[in-house]
Amino acid sequence: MHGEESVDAGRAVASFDEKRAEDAIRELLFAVGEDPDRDGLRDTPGRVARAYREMFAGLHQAPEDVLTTTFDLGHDEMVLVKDIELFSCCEHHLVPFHGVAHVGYIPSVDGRITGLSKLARLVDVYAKRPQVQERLTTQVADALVRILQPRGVIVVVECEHLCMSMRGIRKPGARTVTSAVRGMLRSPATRAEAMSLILGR
Ligand SMILES: Nc1nc2c(ncn2[C@@H]2O[C@H](COP(=O)(O)OP(=O)(O)OP(=O)(O)O)[C@@H](O)[C@H]2O)c(=O)[nH]1
Ligand SMILES: [Zn+2]
Repeated sequence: MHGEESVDAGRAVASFDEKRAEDAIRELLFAVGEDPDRDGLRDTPGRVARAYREMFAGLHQAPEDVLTTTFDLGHDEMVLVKDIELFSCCEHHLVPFHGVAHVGYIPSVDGRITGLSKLARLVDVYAKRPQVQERLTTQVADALVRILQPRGVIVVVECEHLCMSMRGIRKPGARTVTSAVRGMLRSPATRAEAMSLILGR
């Protein structure tokens, strides 16, 4: 268990409450010493609420919603989509982290594959939630294992966390790399092949 169930179970608990989000942003503006009723800020709570609806849309989606299209192509070699740009939101500070994900898998014995764009959609399902990078990486890998039953999966995520760049320790440019490897891709030779494809930009 890698924590996915709890987050996925949580997604069904509540839908996005735009009015509540708007009230909270208005309250936050008061708390930081602003006047939410001044001209420039009047529409801000509504705008921010709508932005949050978009940024956290993944809370209300399941991987099964996006990994719908599968084909039996009989392809049994590695499929890798690399440099999938992602924007997520650090659950500790609610500021963005952004970077890329590389997602690869070796199809199931019967060659069941999915559309390439679905791998990028899957990354977004998990990125568009309050997250930590390790959990995002693990969830993408485990969803692929569960739904496509591939013989192997590799997910590598490289991100810059704005909570480390714009505040706190203030180290812009530091990149965090996380990986999750399942099945056949754990074997050194297959893993090395995947890593050389990922690193060969
Ligand atoms: N492992 C992990 N840590 C993260 C991630 N995003 C943010 N963090 C870290 O979460 C930690 C939270 O630490 P705290 O000491 O509770 O918070 P803080 O006082 O704001 O910490 P500083 O950022 O060091 O100022 C920080 O070290 C962040 O760098 C992530 O995706 N994975
Ligand atoms: Zn943070």
